Amino acid sequence: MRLVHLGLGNFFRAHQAWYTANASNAAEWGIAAFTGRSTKRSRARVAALRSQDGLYTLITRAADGDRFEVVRSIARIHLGDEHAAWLAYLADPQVQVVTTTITEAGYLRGPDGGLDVDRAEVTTDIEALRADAMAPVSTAPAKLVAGFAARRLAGAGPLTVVPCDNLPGNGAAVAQVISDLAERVDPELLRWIRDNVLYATTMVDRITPEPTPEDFAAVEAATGVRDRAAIVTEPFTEWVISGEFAADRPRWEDAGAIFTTDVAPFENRKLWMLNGAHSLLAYAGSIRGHVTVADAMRDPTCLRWLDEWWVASSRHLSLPAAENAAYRAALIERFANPRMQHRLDQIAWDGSLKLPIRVLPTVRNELAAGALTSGVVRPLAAWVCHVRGSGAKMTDARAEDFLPFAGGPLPGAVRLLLRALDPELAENEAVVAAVIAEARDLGQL
Ligand SMILES: NC(=O)c1ccc[n+]([C@@H]2O[C@H](COP(=O)([O-])OP(=O)(O)OC[C@H]3O[C@@H](n4cnc5c(N)ncnc54)[C@H](O)[C@@H]3O)[C@@H](O)[C@H]2O)c1
Ligand SMILES: O=P(O)(O)OC[C@@H](O)[C@@H](O)[C@H](O)[C@H](O)CO
Repeated sequence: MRLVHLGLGNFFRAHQAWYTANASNAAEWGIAAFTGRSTKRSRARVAALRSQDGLYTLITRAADGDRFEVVRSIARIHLGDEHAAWLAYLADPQVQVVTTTITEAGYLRGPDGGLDVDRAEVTTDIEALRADAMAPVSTAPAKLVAGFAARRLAGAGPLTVVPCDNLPGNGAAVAQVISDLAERVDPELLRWIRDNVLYATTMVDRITPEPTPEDFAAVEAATGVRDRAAIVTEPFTEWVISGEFAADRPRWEDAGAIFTTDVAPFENRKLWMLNGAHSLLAYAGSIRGHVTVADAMRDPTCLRWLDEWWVASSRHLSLPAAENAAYRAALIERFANPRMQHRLDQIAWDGSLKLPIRVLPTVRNELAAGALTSGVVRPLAAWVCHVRGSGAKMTDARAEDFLPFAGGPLPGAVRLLLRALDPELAENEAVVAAVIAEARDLGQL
C-alpha cells in the first residue's frame, strides 16, 4: 500500500481510484481506502467491496450506451473507525500520498474558513488528542492529525495530502484546518506537520450519482457478474492538480490528469458554472417537480434559468470567453444525458455549505457590476424555498444554525437565512429584496 484514501464513497471510485488504476506506474500504487464515517451506508459499501477483494465495475454511461471496466487499484478496504489500521498506514514510509473525498462538511470549516472549534465533535477530538496524540477520533481533520503524529513517531518521512472535494483552494483549506487543530494539540507536532506535510490543490470533475439496483442489474446483464460495488459515471472526466509533492506519487497524468501551477481559473469555472447550475436545478428544478438533472433539462423554464445563470457566472471568469462557451455547451450535453439518473435531492444536500462556494461569488460579482437580476439570485431564492419545505427534501449538516429562522413571514425569514450564508450580503437591501421577489415567483407566499 502506498496511497491512503479517506472518504470511500461513489466519487472516489469513479475518479481518483480510476486515475490511479490507469497511471502508467499503477502496479506500484495500491490504495488503502477508508470510509469517512462508519454509517450503515458505509458498512454496506465496505462489506460489498471486501467480498469482491476491492474490485468493482465502473460503468461509463454515455447517452448512447454503457462501457464496463473493472477497476483494480483498491487493495484494502476499511471502515472510518478502524483507527489502528489508519495509524499503521500513516506510520508506514511506503505510504506517501493521502487523498480525501469527505464532502464539504467533512472539513469542519467555520465562517472564516478555519477549523470550527465551536463544534462539539471538534472539541471532543481536540481533548482526546491532547491526552494522546494518536487517540481514536471521529472528525477527518483529527484523524489526519493523529495519523501525522503516528508518522512522526515512526520517522516515516514526508507525505502529501491531495484533497478532492468541491472546495475552492482545497489544498490551503485542508492545510488551515489541520494547522488550527494541531496547534491546539501539540506545538511540536504542528512544527513537524509544517516541515513534512505538503498539500496539493485540485479541481475534480466527473458526475457520479448514487448507483441504483438497475445499475447493478445492468452490470450483471452485460458481464454476468453480480457486483454490489459497481459505480456509474459519465464519459467526461477532469482532474487539474497543482502543488509540489513531498515524495513519490502515481503518474496520474498518464491517465489524463493535468498538472498546472494555478488551479483557480479552472476551479472557479467548474464550481460556478457546473456546481452553481446543479444547485440551481436542485432547488428550483425540484420545486417544479423534477427528480433528476436530465428531467429538468427537458423543461424550457429550467433551460432559461440555466441560461441566465451561465451568462452571469461566466462573465466573471478569467479564462477566454470562447473556452467558457465551449464549456457551457459541454455542460448542456452532460446534464442532458438521458441515461444518467443524477437525483436533484442528492445534489441539494448541505446547501448552506455549498451555496457560499458555488453561488455567492457570482452574486457578489454581479452586485459589484451593478447587474443584480432575478437570474442571479434565483439559486438563493430557491434555496430559501427549499429550507421552507418546497421541492427536494432538506438535509444539511448546519441545519440547526438556520432552520429555527426558516418559518414565519417570508421577508424576515429571507433576511435571517441569508445571514446564515453571508452576514454582509444579508445587510444589502437590494439583495434581500431581489431574493424575496424571486422566492415569491417560485411560489412562496
Ligand atoms: N459525486 C460527484 O459527482 C462528485 C464530483 C466531484 C466532486 N465530488 C466531491 O466528492 C464528495 C463526495 O461525493 P460522493 O459522491 O463520493 O459522496 P458519497 O456520499 O458517496 O461519499 C461521501 C464520503 O464522505 C464521507 N463523509 C461524509 N460526510 C463526512 C464527514 N462529515 N466527515 C468525514 N467524512 C464524511 C462518507 O463517509 C463517504 O465516505 C462531494 O461532496 C464532492 O466534494 C463529488
Ligand atoms: O458532490 P457534491 O455534493 O459536492 O455536489 C453535487 C454535485 O453538484 C456534484 O457532485 C457534481 O456532480 C460534481 O461536482 C461534478 O464533477
